[in-house]
Amino acid sequence: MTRKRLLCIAPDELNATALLADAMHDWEIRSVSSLADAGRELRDNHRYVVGLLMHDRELQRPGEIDAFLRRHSQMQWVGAFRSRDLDNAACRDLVVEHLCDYHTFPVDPVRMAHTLGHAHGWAMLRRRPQAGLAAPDGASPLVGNCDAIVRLRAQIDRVAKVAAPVLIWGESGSGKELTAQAVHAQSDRADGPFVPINCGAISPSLIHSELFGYERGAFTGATKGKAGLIESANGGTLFLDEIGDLPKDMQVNLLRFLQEQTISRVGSTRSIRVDVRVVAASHVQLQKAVASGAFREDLYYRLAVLPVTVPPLRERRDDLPLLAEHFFKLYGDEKSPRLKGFSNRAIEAILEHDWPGNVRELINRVRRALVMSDNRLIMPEDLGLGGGHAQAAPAALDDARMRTERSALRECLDRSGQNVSRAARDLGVSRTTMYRLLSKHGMRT
Ligand SMILES: Nc1ncnc2c1ncn2[C@@H]1O[C@H](COP(=O)(O)OP(=O)(O)OP(=O)(O)O)[C@@H](O)[C@H]1O
Repeated sequence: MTRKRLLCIAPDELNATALLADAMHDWEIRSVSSLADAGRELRDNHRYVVGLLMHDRELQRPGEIDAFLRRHSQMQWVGAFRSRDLDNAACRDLVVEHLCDYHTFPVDPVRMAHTLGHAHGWAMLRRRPQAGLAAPDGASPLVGNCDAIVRLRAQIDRVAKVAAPVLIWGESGSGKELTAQAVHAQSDRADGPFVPINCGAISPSLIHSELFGYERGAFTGATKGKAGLIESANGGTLFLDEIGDLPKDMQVNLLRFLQEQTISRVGSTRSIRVDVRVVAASHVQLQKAVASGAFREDLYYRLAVLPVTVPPLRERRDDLPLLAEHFFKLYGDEKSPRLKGFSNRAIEAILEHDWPGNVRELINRVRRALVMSDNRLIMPEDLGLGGGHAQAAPAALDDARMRTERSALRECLDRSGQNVSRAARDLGVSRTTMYRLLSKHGMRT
């Protein structure tokens, strides 16, 4: 059986290895006396999952320990302190933020062995891949393994190989732009530019010159000519998001461009040949816009040569835990090092929620939980999914929570004379969490 490994950071005179050896036969203990040595040991040896920090206040400054533990937050850390060290707020912050447990001197080796064994069990549980959480396909930016995503990836593979226009349909936040990027990245234009345009975000008076460019003197203020977005996508892919919002007169121009592959800048009659592949996207069913006369039928058929549908997140429920973990890691810099993952209740709440805002909503909720959570595991409330109300009106609940949080922060800071430590104590959060909350709300003291 492989022995468990413990990295112990303790002053030499404590002789930590001798202290613990009798009670920890099944462990290999490596003791170092400085954070620098510990850092080197962890860099050279990735098999440690548990660390023991025997704090000597004279030895290191809390700020350095904080930075060190932050860098190694994937491990489980246990501490041993003198009781009087814990009178110090900075030391208490270290315990709350980084440690899964602590003892006070004199250390009882048997109890410490038990604590470290428990920490090791936790660490191994976290390392074990969760059922159904296979790694995402490395070639695709789309995380997910459910049937709907596998089908979408297969569609992307097929359409990427040809040059015809693609029309992507999907609800808001479901991953249409990511799908367009994947089509571009897998096409033979991957080395060319990918130019995204949100047709609904450009004012109708500017859209013509933005798309097609203009010549010097074309209008007041045009002191020099400028290439438009279509020209700047030459050799690559033009992604026309929210194509349904394109004004009617621009639809004619776009159709002409798709037919002739040439453009004329505003203020010029000269035709410029442009080699661009068009990928368009819409969150509304364009056929309905065609039926109502808001969208040209001929343009629709030009764009929809290769239709691709991105399924809403509620139809990819099996991927929810994987996606949540993915964003937890992706935005991990924003979290407290103490935060290790999702509680079972949080995963249940994620699976039950309907995700009207799709993947973008999931990202927002996970990021918010990274900042909000004061526990070792994210709870449903941290995600704003605490109960039925959250499902009925997520945005309203979010707003209310933000407002309440802000006013509680303001009130406590005022009451404490802008003293962050005191305000944190009043609110029952650590100072680190307090600073995170202040930064989240853009508040300074
Ligand atoms: N399967 C996925 N794996 C990883 N990230 C994803 C996935 N789907 C979407 N995302 C991420 O979710 C966010 C929203 O995706 P995207 O912008 O592609 O959606 P959209 O459908 O184009 O949204 P909108 O309709 O609002 O323009 C982005 O940050 C994107 O990277």
